[in-house]
Amino acid sequence: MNSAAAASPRTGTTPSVVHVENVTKHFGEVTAVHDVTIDLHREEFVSVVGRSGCGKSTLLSMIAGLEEASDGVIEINGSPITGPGRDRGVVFQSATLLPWLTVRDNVLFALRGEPGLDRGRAREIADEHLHLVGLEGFEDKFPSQLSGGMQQRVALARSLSYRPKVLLMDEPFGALDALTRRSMQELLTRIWEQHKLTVMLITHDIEEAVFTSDRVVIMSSHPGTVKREVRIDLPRPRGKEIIMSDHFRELYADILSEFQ
Ligand SMILES: Nc1ncnc2c1ncn2[C@@H]1O[C@H](COP(=O)(O)OP(=O)(O)OP(=O)(O)O)[C@@H](O)[C@H]1O
Repeated sequence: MNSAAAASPRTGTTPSVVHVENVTKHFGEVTAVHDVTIDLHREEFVSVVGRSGCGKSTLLSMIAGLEEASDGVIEINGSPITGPGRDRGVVFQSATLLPWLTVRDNVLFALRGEPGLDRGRAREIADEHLHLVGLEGFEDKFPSQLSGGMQQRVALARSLSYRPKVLLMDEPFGALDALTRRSMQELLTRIWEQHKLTVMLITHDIEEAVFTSDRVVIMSSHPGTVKREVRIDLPRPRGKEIIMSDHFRELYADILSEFQ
């Protein structure tokens, strides 16, 4: 069956964009991911939490097409994932910017080779996305002139600039201080609310997962597998005050209890 065409069994509303079914990944003797089944539905924000080493990054890398599954099915819009593609944007913990290029040129570098895109239009798109992430006025700076949070904003703009269907993020704010991290979470949810992307966010931070997500997938270790999924039925748009609400704290405690 073409999973992209099927209505979600979980939500009954939006179809799956990414379908992961019974996926296992071995690295030699190590089973990093065991028999994982997950769907990312259209315009859904899903976080994956779990202890270090439970296979979160491996799962994301397989969806990104950077690692091949040992067993199982991974599809995007019903087609098997065979490698990286522009239908998926990936943001890692480190911004991985090219230090010899300006902020704008880092985004333009990602847009090179886009069919039918001339230099002028590419520059407009780069600047639109830099403004979207709050970097208006920083287009001509070099990465070394930016803070860590600003570098992650460039990485986000770069990934969004070619309009991927799915944004895959692996601990994107993990190296940032608490306040910068909070403002990046707010920025990300605002962009998601406006642009209705499909997002998978890997995080160690349960509060970040509850704040940003529609659904939190909890993985357990040895071997890495899905333990439970928790639907986050908090209203949107979400401002920072929601963190103090009783329901937020209940959801947080519920997820935390899976780690005790
Ligand atoms: N390229 C690799 N070669 C060998 N083993 C690997 C490789 N990548 C991951 N592993 C192993 O697979 C398991 C899962 O690793 P993975 O990085 O996916 O976990 P994780 O949940 O993302 O961890 P963390 O939260 O610390 O980033 C670990 O035991 C890890 O050592």
